[in-house]
Amino acid sequence: MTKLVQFGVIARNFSSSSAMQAAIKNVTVIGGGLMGSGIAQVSAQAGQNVILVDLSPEVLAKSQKSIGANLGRVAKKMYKDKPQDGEKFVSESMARIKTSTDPAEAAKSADLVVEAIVENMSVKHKLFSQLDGVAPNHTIFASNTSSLSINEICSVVKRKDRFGGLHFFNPVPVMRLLEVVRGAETSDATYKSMMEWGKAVGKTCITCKDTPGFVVNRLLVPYICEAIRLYERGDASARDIDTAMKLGAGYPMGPLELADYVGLDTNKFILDGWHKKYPNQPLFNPIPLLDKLVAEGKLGVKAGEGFYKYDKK
Ligand SMILES: CCCCCCCCCCCCCC(=O)CC(=O)SCCNC(=O)CCNC(=O)[C@H](O)C(C)(C)COP(=O)(O)OP(=O)(O)OC[C@H]1O[C@@H](n2cnc3c(N)ncnc32)[C@H](O)[C@@H]1OP(=O)(O)O
Ligand SMILES: NC(=O)C1=CN([C@@H]2O[C@H](COP(=O)(O)OP(=O)(O)OC[C@H]3O[C@@H](n4cnc5c(N)ncnc54)[C@H](O)[C@@H]3O)[C@@H](O)[C@H]2O)C=CC1
Repeated sequence: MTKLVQFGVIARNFSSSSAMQAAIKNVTVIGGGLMGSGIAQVSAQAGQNVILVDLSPEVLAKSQKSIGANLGRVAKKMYKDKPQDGEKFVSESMARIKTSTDPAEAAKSADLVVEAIVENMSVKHKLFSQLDGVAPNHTIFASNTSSLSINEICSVVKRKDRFGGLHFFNPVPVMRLLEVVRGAETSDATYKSMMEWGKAVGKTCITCKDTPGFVVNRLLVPYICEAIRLYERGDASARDIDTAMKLGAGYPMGPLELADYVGLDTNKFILDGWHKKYPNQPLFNPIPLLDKLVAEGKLGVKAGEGFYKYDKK
């Protein structure tokens, strides 16, 4: 069942693409990590011209490798009986992705910039104020932030009407949802373009106001926090907590597996930010065990260890 659904999602990512008809054809994705590489992949699969940007050439090399492998997984299912067509699909999609270590240069040819860099307001501000000065007038800016306010992120740019949130889910090629977030000044035209683009890259779009965590993370963060606290208190083992939520609630991953998958550093950025903003909300109080794991560099799957141990890729 799961497999069929996932195959369907991937097929839709490609076949419904119609990116050729969409107004947005040139996308610059800034941040080549977990999320940026997935956003670049689904955009290229849908026929968009993509520039993937990261400050680190090593990250870009790693991203290209993982995008190639993930496109291969997609092609294997889509072109099960036509391996040559599958190879063509992979090579044509890969050819649409250029890489760069210069965000300003890469923004100059963009219809849409999707930012997926570290979850830190001042770093995002620095990036967007730089880009606002160089990107063409028509370029729409979007942030993939998990937890920060879109209004606050866009406070540094002049084009507030051409700014919004495009919140993807991890792993991007598989997860079907895109949260499209309207800031206080997002224009109707920008909102419409973002919705159309989301559909063109194969996602089901929902709309949310600029509220903390939008829909999914407003529900997911307290859930994961409570799971960590349960484990920290010694009420149940990590494995049993995860098994309970998979078998008892039907979730594909348990909460601690999911926290490792998302990255414990990202989790901590979110929790610390919300605690600072809402100091009287006990759900967002710091979790000593999370702070300890992050301080030890145990950031989850990407670091080889978090709540669990993993083979390093
Ligand atoms: C810790 C502190 C707490 C404080 C605060 C906590 C905050 C936390 C909130 C979140 C923070 C930020 C996150 C965010 O903003 C929003 C999110 O993204 S939340 C995460 C949402 N994602 C999920 O919930 C994932 C749930 N898991 C799954 O759906 C599956 O487990 C998964 C698809 C990941 C893997 O499936 P599984 O069957 O286990 O493994 P397989 O490897 O066999 O994959 C299945 C299937 O899918 C294909 N596939 C997998 N990955 C990719 C890929 N990247 N590209 C292409 N294809 C992929 C794979 O090939 C398999 O296909 P088959 O045909 O079945 O072989
Ligand atoms: N990890 C997850 O499951 C999800 C994360 N997000 C959000 O997406 C964003 C990115 O998260 P991840 O991909 O997980 O992080 P990541 O740590 O995997 O990747 C971030 C990348 O941005 C690069 N970077 C940092 N500053 C930069 C700059 N100024 N210019 C260019 N590149 C820069 C870093 O080198 C790094 O490779 C965050 O805002 C996060 O909250 C959203 C949905 C899910």
